[in-house]
Amino acid sequence: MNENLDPDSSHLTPTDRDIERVLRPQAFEDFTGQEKVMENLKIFVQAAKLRGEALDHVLLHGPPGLGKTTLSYIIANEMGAGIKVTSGPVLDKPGDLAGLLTGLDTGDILFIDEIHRLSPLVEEYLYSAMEDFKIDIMLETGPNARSVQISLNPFTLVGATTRSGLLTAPLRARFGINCRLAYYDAKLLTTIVLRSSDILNTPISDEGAYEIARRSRGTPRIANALLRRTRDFAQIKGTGNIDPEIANYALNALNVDEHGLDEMDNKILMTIIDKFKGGPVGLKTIATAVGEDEGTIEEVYEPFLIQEGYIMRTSRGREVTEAAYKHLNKNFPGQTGKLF
Ligand SMILES: Nc1ncnc2c1ncn2[C@@H]1O[C@H](COP(=O)(O)OP(=O)(O)OP(=O)(O)O)[C@@H](O)[C@H]1O
Ligand SMILES: [Mg+2]
Repeated sequence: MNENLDPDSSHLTPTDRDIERVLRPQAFEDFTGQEKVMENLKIFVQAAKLRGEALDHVLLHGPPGLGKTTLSYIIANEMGAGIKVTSGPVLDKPGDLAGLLTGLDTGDILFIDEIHRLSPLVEEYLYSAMEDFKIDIMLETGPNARSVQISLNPFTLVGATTRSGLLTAPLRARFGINCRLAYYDAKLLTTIVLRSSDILNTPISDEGAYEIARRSRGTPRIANALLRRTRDFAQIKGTGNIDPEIANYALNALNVDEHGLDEMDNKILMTIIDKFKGGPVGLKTIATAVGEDEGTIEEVYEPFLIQEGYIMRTSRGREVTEAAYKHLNKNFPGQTGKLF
């Protein structure tokens, strides 16, 4: 995967990560888009504050880079609460979780990233904490082992996941607030690119921002990454100003095509067409053929390709659409070409 476009922040260099932090909105009013989700969240936060209660538990789900982590920090800020951050794979045993939970003050946020990766044991331990703000703690081991129940301060669990389908029903049911983040349209991303340019002190025209925005796979993290790389091109190859020409030059150099698809997107489409007659073909087979992890294809690439109408998910596997053939300048075989 192209490193600059990688929507998973764990692959970013330290400087990139610092910049990502600088660009991260801190309050509801800096957060662009996701209107429906935001409208509701604002009301729930206001109401909880009015009653002096902890906010109900919040589940945030959607593809990488759309603002889940950002939103959880914003929720803590807006609630005027503290936040503790951890992630599913890090919480090995119930004891790790107990330590975090007992350290929470009333109204604090516990943010668990990748919550679909909790071990079953830890997950079960979380149930009573979420529901009754109570946990059992084991005292001593061996024959003297006994457990005592202790009360927790009312807190808010914010869980984030790119794979909501992998959450168990009992866990999902314990979230009172369920927010699904969707891809951003080019107009919203233009606003985000302009805001980021402003913070980075980079001169940019509205048209230049739009060119980056419309080719960012609907993803703020990618828009910000492409902005930073375009800024490099503008400084070295241009006047320092980002206009549509230099943006186009930079994006082409970064292998982002006219429609914002990157190398892997195109490789997936090309493979389904060339090797599997357009499909249907199973996800695992596609993954092997393009040399990418199955989960990454399912949670990063496929959702965008489906949304943009290049791929269809059918009961027999993935199929490319006529739009994919057009995009790759290939003749669409049509119905007659596919007998089964
Ligand atoms: N609505 C938004 N407005 C402005 N900037 C945003 C918005 N959403 C995300 N960003 C920017 O995109 C970057 C990535 O967002 P964030 O880290 O919150 O994504 P995520 O959904 O947690 O991704 P992952 O699933 O990979 O953890 C942030 O640093 C932030 O600068
Ligand atoms: Mg995140």
